[in-house]
Amino acid sequence: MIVEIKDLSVRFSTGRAALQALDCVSFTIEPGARIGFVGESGSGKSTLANTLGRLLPTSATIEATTFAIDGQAVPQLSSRELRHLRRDAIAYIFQDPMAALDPTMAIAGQMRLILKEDDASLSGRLEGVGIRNPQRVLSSYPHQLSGGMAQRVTIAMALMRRPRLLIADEPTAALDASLKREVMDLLFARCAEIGAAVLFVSHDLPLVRHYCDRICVMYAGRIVEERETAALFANPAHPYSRALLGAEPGAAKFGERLVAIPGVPPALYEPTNQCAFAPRCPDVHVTCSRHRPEDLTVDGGCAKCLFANASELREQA
Ligand SMILES: Nc1ncnc2c1ncn2[C@@H]1O[C@H](COP(=O)(O)OP(=O)(O)OP(=O)(O)O)[C@@H](O)[C@H]1O
Repeated sequence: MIVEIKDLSVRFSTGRAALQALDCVSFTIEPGARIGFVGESGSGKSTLANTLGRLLPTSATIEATTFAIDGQAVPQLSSRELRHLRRDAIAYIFQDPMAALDPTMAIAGQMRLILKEDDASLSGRLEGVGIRNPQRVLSSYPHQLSGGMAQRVTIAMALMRRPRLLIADEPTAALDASLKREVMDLLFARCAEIGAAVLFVSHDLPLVRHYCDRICVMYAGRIVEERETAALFANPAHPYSRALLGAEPGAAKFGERLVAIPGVPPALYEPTNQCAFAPRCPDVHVTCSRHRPEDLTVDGGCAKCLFANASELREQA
């Protein structure tokens, strides 16, 4: 197992009160697996991605029953062990490649900070991510590269040490639509070659559907549904997943209005003993405000809805 997470909670202390960004999140990632995390803004996707590498600010408190990456208990790692984990086992790609690159250093110098290699080897790595003029790119500074080119460079750099897990947080959000597919194809193909698992965070449901084997739908800091991709799209079990799939721009037909999910997600300051989606749920039942739903098994995964399994149950309740 590359990632083993059980009951992971993250709270940020803010001026007002503690904000519960993650609330008892559990999941695992097998070697080479491709898992997508989707959900509205503020649902906790980036917090989760950053927690895995302990990249959170000091205002964050992490609690977990199990939090292991590559067999190592992450909360217990010393700074030195954590550096090794970040250097050897996991790698990140973020939305803005320019922010990930050092503006004061040419690309070759930045790549050599990761692995000391000669120009020919570095050129080969850039060619491996579809860069046709690697020599020019090696001698360039980040501001001299286009966004697409810079993201290819960060992919090449992220994979240099053959990580076992790549965490890609909205890696193509800053790119033109025409480049998105190309960069995503490349990212997943290169990860498959080296056997790296991918944790892919995105707002783009068609992209997640295309590339991931499993999908976790997040709402208010919880994974409300985790399913095999085909099962989720064929028959979403949680009303929030259904709403999200319905609100997806790609799902709308020409001339149809987009479906927005009515209401807003809850503020995450108060612990709640009800289903957090209840105030917005089109299928809400009185029981939903009395119970905090836990996972129910559904075809190809699980969902946190009291009525995930059987609509008849809801009618009887
Ligand atoms: N450093 C921080 N201090 C306080 N609150 C934070 C901090 N980082 C994130 N949060 C809060 O935690 C919650 C989850 O945020 P997060 O960025 O993880 O969501 P997200 O699903 O990744 O959203 P988006 O899709 O917009 O990136 C939000 O309420 C956010 O305001």
